[in-house]
Amino acid sequence: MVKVVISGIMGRMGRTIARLAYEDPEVQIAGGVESPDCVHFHENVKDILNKEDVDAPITADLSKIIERADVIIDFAGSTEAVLGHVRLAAADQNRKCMVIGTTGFSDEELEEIRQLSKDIPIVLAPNMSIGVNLLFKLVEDAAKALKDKGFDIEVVEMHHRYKKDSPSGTAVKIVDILKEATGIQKVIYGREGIYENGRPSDEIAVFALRGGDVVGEHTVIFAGLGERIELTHRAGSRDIFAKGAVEAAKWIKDKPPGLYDMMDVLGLK
Ligand SMILES: NC(=O)C1=CN([C@@H]2O[C@H](COP(=O)(O)OP(=O)(O)OC[C@H]3O[C@@H](n4cnc5c(N)ncnc54)[C@H](OP(=O)(O)O)[C@@H]3O)[C@@H](O)[C@H]2O)C=CC1
Ligand SMILES: O=C(O)C1=N[C@H](C(=O)O)C[C@H](O)C1
Repeated sequence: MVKVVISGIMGRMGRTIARLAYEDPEVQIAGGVESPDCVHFHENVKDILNKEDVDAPITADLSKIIERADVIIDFAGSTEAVLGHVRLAAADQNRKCMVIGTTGFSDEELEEIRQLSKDIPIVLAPNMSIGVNLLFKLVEDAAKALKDKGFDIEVVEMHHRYKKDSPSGTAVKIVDILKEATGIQKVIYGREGIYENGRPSDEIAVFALRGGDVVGEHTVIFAGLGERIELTHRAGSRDIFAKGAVEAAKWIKDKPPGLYDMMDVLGLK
């Protein structure tokens, strides 16, 4: 049995994770964390799930309930808040595991998470679905196979109108994979203006579309002269991410300190 505290519990992902965690016999929901603005709406996860057999207090201050948890699953809508939670989890008196799904971290924030993972096990992944983690592998294989063969690379993602960060964390990771596989280092975000000599081959272009209720879509296009390959993942439900987060919490419970990702959890490495 793994006891989880879910941070960002009243958000789109937090509620979905709570529902799937409740349904999993190997998981016990021990508490929830919310923003100070939101926390007064519900005092207990039982009110969110409408289940009398849940007893899991919701607070804006993780330190008040951290001792109840084995693992903190963090999908808070603030990277500063998540970083604060990682510091608390890594403190000597706590040493709790973390599963982090929040995206949009700065390089400095990521470096601090990397340092703190020397003390506690952390799964950090911008996308916890099986399909997208397989897409990462397919993109790497395609990019290596097509390197220096005259294919232009474009990345397109689309998400719902409420998403804060652009491009998505998944697109950022795809770009990292493409840079490593191809050696191309120049990345442009959107496009406007004139190419006197046509599109340069030594750049990767990224387009972030936002609108409506799109759960999440990512396409990597390899466009050559006379042929085009497109690798696409479309999320139809947030359950795919939440399921991954719950699996990651079960997986990380007994792992040694270190920084892990979903490819580790899914055995895709
Ligand atoms: N890794 C993955 O597989 C996936 C990652 N994501 C990422 O997860 C994050 C959340 O997405 P989503 O659920 O759609 O966003 P939501 O805005 O629906 O939820 C975020 C929640 O976090 C709350 N929050 C804000 N500050 C704090 C705090 N200090 N402590 C605890 N909770 C806080 C927000 O409250 P308030 O509204 O009051 O600010 C809100 O309820 C995003 O970064 C998104 O990109 C999303 C899907 C999949
Ligand atoms: O905010 C979202 O909704 C999503 N965010 C993640 C990201 O930024 O990649 C994953 C997923 O695409 C949904």
